[in-house]
Amino acid sequence: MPLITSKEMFAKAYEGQYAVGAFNVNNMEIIQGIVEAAKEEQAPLILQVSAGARKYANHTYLIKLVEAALEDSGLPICLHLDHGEDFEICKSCVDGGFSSVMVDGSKLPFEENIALTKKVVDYAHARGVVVEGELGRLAGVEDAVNVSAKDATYTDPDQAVEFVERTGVDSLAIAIGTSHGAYKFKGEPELDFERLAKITRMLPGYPLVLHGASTVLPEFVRKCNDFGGQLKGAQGVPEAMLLEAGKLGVCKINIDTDLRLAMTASIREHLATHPGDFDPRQYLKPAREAIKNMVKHKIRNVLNCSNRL
Ligand SMILES: O=C(CO)COP(=O)(O)O
Ligand SMILES: O=C[C@H](O)COP(=O)(O)O
Ligand SMILES: [Zn+2]
Ligand SMILES: [Zn+2]
Repeated sequence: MPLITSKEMFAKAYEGQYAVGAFNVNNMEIIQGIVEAAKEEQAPLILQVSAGARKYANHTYLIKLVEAALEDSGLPICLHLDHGEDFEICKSCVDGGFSSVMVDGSKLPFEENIALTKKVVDYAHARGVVVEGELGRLAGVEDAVNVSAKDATYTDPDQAVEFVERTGVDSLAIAIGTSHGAYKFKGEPELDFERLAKITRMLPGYPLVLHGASTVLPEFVRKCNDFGGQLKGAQGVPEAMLLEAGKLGVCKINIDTDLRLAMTASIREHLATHPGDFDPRQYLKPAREAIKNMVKHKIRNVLNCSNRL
């Protein structure tokens, strides 16, 4: 089974009012856990790689691991670059075998974001690769840079229409109050659904993307803290809100933090309860299982995309 783009996945998701999960991958155990879950659930799947993941694991290793996952699982998979910040990284992923790239010009002025996104779209489309753009700015941690709430800006619906028309971008990440990382809200969680509904009305049939969409399930934060962690005040996007977004034109939901929490909680618990263990397989095996269980939970309760292949 070769890599696929997200084009058909999104068309079906839009129609069926559900979302496809885009999970960040950094190593073999994470890829295996995610892919096993998607296979058991017969769910559409996007694996995404950040610049940090490429730096950590090396582009070639990640590509080869995803190729192994395709061969072993027989699942159709879309391999996506997450937050490509310039033309060069997008080009390198298009040339290097990805089927989808994100060009993140969200911190640039509007016209510069359009110019950069259009340049990537022209290059990628000529080679059969699809492109996600971003308009509006999320708060939280992005590529180790902290974007303060003050610097975050929600997506303007009129600009979104102009951006899509002028760039020809295949999907658009929008800012409606989500943020990257484990500390998304100080008080009550709140997303701007009115804004989302307006963008969807103005761009009918067009796939939107929600970044910073981990739920930060209290049970995993608690487990981290019970076994020596110090995660104070961690809070994510409630599951009901994500299900609602899936019905309003959001076709791709990005999840990284929840995988990190699941894996770390499992490893912390294992090492604390098995102080004699020192073979990495002893704690990475349950950690991989924890990733798998988290992804199955997402597919069933957040994305609503079981049996949608
Ligand atoms: O948006 C993300 C990756 O692009 C991940 O978001 P979380 O930090 O909420 O998992
Ligand atoms: O957008 C952020 C993703 O969670 C990726 O994080 P990273 O840049 O630390 O790999
Ligand atoms: Zn961004
Ligand atoms: Zn993101």
